[in-house]
Amino acid sequence: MKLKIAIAQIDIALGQPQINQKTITDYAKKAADAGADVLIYPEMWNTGYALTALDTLADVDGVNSQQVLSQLAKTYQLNIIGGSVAILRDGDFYNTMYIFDKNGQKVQEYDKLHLFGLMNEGQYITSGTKTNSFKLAGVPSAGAICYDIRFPEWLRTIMAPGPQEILYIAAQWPIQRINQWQILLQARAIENQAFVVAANRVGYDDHNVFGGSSLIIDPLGRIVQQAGEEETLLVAEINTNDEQDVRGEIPVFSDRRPELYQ
Ligand SMILES: NC(=O)CCC(=O)C(=O)O
Repeated sequence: MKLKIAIAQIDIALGQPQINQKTITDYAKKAADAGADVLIYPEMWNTGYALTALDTLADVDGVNSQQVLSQLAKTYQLNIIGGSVAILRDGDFYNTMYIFDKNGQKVQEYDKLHLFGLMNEGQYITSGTKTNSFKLAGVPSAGAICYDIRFPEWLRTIMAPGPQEILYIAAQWPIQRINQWQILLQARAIENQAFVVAANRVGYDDHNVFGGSSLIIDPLGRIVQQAGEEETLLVAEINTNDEQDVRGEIPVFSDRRPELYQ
């Protein structure tokens, strides 16, 4: 299946959800104008890493973010991977990804599993407990958030059963490790024989400069499109039939020996 994928590589105003909501709205319009089928945003687009202010900033039960994403999906007829947002649920904060189809129906929600100590995430955010695979635009897919990409053993558990054809990643990845970002994403594409679509932010907060370099990678690990360090809408068409050829040649999923991997 051919799909036009768009990545909103945006700057995020620290602790200013209303400004950020306007930004994601502008990018939904741009993606629709570009004829995209799927649009993905970066991690924590509502607040940035304003972790010490989550008491006042986190979206209660994600109600507002879900309304906005659902409305954008419907208005612009886009399947949306809603990056992630900081939410408050039952007294705890989560870093949560919402996914909506182009009719505005929620397909999935996922709380980030692996919390990033170097950015103090574990002090404020509660880790999720569920996995994240789903069907979007007719394609079996999976999603992860930023630091999650360093855990191939977990990603395998969501990529193998499908096997999923696209892995979507939402991130706030600092510039000083951007070489690792690219290599890790290419490795995830090769080992899972899947497209990887990864949205990073640009700009900076009080502690980090973010490196952009959002990527669309094919199942052989080749870069289809890569953004620079500026705000941009990155767009590329992919053909999910490409996976079949790669999987036909090197059948890693049927060659696995999971009974020996514990
Ligand atoms: N927001 C994050 O999870 C950042 C992860 C990161 O920078 C890394 O090197 O891993």
